[in-house]
Amino acid sequence: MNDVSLREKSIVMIGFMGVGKTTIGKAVAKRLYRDFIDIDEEIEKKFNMPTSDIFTLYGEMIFRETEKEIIVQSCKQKLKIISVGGGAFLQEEIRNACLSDCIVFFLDMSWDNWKDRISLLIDSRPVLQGKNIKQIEELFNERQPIYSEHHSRVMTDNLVVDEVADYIVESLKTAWDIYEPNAG
Ligand SMILES: Nc1ncnc2c1ncn2[C@@H]1O[C@H](COP(=O)(O)OP(=O)(O)O)[C@@H](O)[C@H]1O
Ligand SMILES: O=C(O)C1=C[C@@H](OP(=O)(O)O)[C@@H](O)[C@H](O)C1
Ligand SMILES: [Mg+2]
Repeated sequence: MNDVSLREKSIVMIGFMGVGKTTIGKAVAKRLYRDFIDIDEEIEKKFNMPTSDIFTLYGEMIFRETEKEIIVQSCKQKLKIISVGGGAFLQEEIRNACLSDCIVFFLDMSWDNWKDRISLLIDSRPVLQGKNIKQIEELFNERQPIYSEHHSRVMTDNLVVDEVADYIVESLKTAWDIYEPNAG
């Protein structure tokens, strides 16, 4: 992928579940006229069932293996906007593929803001099910170090989806103009 220009590199959204990777990824794709790939949606298409059922019927290990295969393949494509699941960066192979082939945006959020979103997520995120709020907070804190490997970070607290997407597009355009001034 070393021959791919910065402007052509795919953009990857990372961050804890529910921060808005899918929603904001779609909004960024629309603004940049690029195709959007949601890795969870690709996994669900492959198994033809929702993520919760994949966890129940096949187990988390099979989900993680499939997640890795699809992400490594997707990262090889140019000009995509890719949203990965919140647990994807637990795997070193995924981190390496995303960081070497693509531009990685970390969508950050404070626990105080995130905890108000939990009711929107609980039914569709098997990793949250059966945990009390204290255990979810622990998971939130435990996961933060895996997101520290990124190229750019956006603090999304109190921002609506359009504001986050606009910020990401502006910062990309600035970086493209600085590093490839004559390309576009
Ligand atoms: N900036 C935001 N402000 C308010 N709600 C948001 C924001 N971003 C996402 N949401 C909502 O939070 C929920 C989770 O968003 P989603 O894009 O699925 O997150 P992720 O892909 O990171 O798990 C959705 O109901 C979405 O509408
Ligand atoms: O954090 C995780 O372990 C997971 C996050 C989910 O994606 P989102 O981050 O898009 O919710 C999905 O991949 C699966 O439920 C596991
Ligand atoms: Mg998502």
